[in-house]
Amino acid sequence: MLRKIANPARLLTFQRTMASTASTGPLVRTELDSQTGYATVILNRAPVNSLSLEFMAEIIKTVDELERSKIRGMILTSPSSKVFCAGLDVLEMVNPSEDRLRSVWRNLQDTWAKLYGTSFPTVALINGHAPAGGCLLALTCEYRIMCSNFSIGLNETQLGLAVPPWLQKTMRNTVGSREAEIACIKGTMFSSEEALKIGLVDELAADKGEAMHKACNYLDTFKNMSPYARSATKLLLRNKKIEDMKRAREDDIDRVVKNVMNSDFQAGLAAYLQSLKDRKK
Ligand SMILES: CCCCCCCC/C=C\C=C\CC(=O)SCCNC(=O)CCNC(=O)[C@H](O)C(C)(C)COP(=O)(O)OP(=O)(O)OC[C@H]1O[C@@H](n2cnc3c(N)ncnc32)[C@H](O)[C@@H]1OP(=O)(O)O
Repeated sequence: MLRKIANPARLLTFQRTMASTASTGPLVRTELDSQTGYATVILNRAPVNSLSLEFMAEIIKTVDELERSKIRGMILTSPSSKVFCAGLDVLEMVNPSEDRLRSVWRNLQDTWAKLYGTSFPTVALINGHAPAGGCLLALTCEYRIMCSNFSIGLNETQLGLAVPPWLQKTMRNTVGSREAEIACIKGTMFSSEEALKIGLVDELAADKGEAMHKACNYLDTFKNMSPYARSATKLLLRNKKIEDMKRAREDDIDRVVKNVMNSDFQAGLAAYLQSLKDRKK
């Protein structure tokens, strides 16, 4: 459940409707507490918040809007009780047109860059599983609080995909070189407790209420600090990685196109999709 806000009149909800969504309501909901200046960004693409082209465009637009609104902090979460984000929408990879695949990948790069380079502090409230692109979203945030009994990790290699350099670097920056190297190569999915142990997440919480409380505590640590000094320091730490990604982005997209258009990859993907369905039987 989302944190209760003392005065509902303070709750401003930005809502946008998007075409081609299976979710009810907008793909991304933002609730702004005008007392604290903290925005809760709720990823809302049922059933598992998989990242389609349009969903990522909406996340990017939301962050742009929050930058303009001069918020004091952002908490990124999901309304689901089981899934934070299931990663890229695997259907985007099934025999895609090359143009769409390029756009999907470009939007994933931009989603990462936009969230990674926010001027305001960010917390991922990981209240469910976070494989692959779900882990990527969490890694863009400054601080991660994860509810118990879920899994998180960059499992791309398990799916036949290479982890791109900019994402490897983000993982390295978070858990250190050795852990990142092994985790990326093996495609390890970590339990919440294991993730805490290697520093992939910063704190655990028993439930979403406790996680929200901890997220606000993290954001409160900046309450009396100059937003300018804070964000300038963050961007000095992070901008080079964003610029590096942008410089190499066309090569990155070419590599993904080659990877995904390959017939062996497509055969593996078909088997993977079947295995997702079989798990339910
Ligand atoms: C564009 C090209 C890129 C490639 C370049 C490589 C670069 C690498 C960098 C980043 C790459 C990211 C790649 C990815 O993110 S790939 C996606 C990886 N994600 C997964 O493998 C997650 C698969 N899903 C699950 O493990 C589970 O669904 C889980 C998230 C644990 C939730 O389990 P549960 O609550 O039991 O829900 P269901 O499994 O029943 O799922 C409900 C329905 O949702 C469908 N589903 C699940 N995941 C996805 C997904 N990622 N995309 C699309 N659809 C998904 C699932 O099939 C169910 O559908 P249905 O009800 O119709 O059967």
